[in-house]
Amino acid sequence: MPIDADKALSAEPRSTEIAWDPKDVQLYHLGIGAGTTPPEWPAGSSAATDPGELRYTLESRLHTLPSFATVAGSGSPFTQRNREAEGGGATAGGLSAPGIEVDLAAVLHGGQSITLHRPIPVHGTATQTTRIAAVYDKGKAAVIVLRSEAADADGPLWTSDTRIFVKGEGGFGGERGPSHRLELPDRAPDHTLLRPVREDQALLYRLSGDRNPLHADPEFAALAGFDRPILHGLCSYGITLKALVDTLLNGEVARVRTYSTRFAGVVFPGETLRVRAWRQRGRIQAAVTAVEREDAPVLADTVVEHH
Ligand SMILES: CCCCCCC[C@@H](O)CC(=O)SCCNC(=O)CCNC(=O)[C@H](O)C(C)(C)COP(=O)(O)OP(=O)(O)OC[C@H]1O[C@@H](n2cnc3c(N)ncnc32)[C@H](O)[C@@H]1OP(=O)(O)O
Repeated sequence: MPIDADKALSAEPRSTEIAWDPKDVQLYHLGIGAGTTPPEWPAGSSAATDPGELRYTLESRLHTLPSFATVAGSGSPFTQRNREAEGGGATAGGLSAPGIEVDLAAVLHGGQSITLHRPIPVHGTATQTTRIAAVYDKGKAAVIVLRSEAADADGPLWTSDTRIFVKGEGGFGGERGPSHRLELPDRAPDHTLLRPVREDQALLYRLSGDRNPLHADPEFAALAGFDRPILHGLCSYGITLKALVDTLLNGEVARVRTYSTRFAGVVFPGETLRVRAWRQRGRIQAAVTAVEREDAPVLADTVVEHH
């Protein structure tokens, strides 16, 4: 069904009550590789017992990596139809919202940004309000921008923008939207970090909420045009933020003000991410590539602004 941008943009925002506890935070951290010893650490050191790393895994010392905001709630205006449960097979899932009815196999995560208004507590309840903020017509594809705002009794917690790239759904006559690309600094990176992605990373990550079969079911992945399931974009997003916070911000999660990226290429579980990072005044710019595929782009236009 063609996208009706006017209808989508004028739809009422949807509010949901969300809640999380330390177990959700720990599971999310494990889903993005916490507890795994990074290759650049000195021989003999172990992430399973390192005091800094235990802040991601042990409830008595727990802090929350800000990218947890992307899994803390499910306040999307989309209803994810699960036709598998209705006996329709993995072929027929979709995303529906007023003015939007798209096939799940055509959906890729295009980009993500979050703004933290204050640190995310390890235990919380909040109201998350989500609306469709923009719908762009890229000719061969549509880009849908979801804006979510979460607040608790003490005020705003975070604002996030999710950009969804829908293959084959362009041509509905909408605005083309922005096409900004961020150049990399013209100098060697200040840090280069390798982050191996476990073979079962997507299977673990999906337990934090995104059960899209694209990341787990080989038959569905084939329908979407992939040889095998691909990693969640938000898993690469979390792995990268953790690497940057641990290495450049002394593990201090509360220093992150904003974090944004564009998903420039897929990752297959079992591959290694190469994270290159440049320190700038009050910000870090990064680029992420897949080592085993000649450094094919994974994350582009990636910036962390920090205190
Ligand atoms: C309910 C909540 C729903 C949440 C949805 C998410 C659910 C998740 O489970 C799904 C996932 O995690 S999928 C995995 C993560 N994402 C990916 O792996 C995508 C990787 N990127 C690609 O494959 C290509 O860059 C690709 C395919 C994205 C684009 O490549 P091309 O087709 O070659 O595009 P190109 O010709 O370069 O550009 C065409 C126009 O599109 C714009 N554009 C490109 N990449 C974009 C991106 N990532 N996000 C937004 N816009 C993008 C370009 O700017 C261009 O437009 P213009 O000509 O106006 O500049």
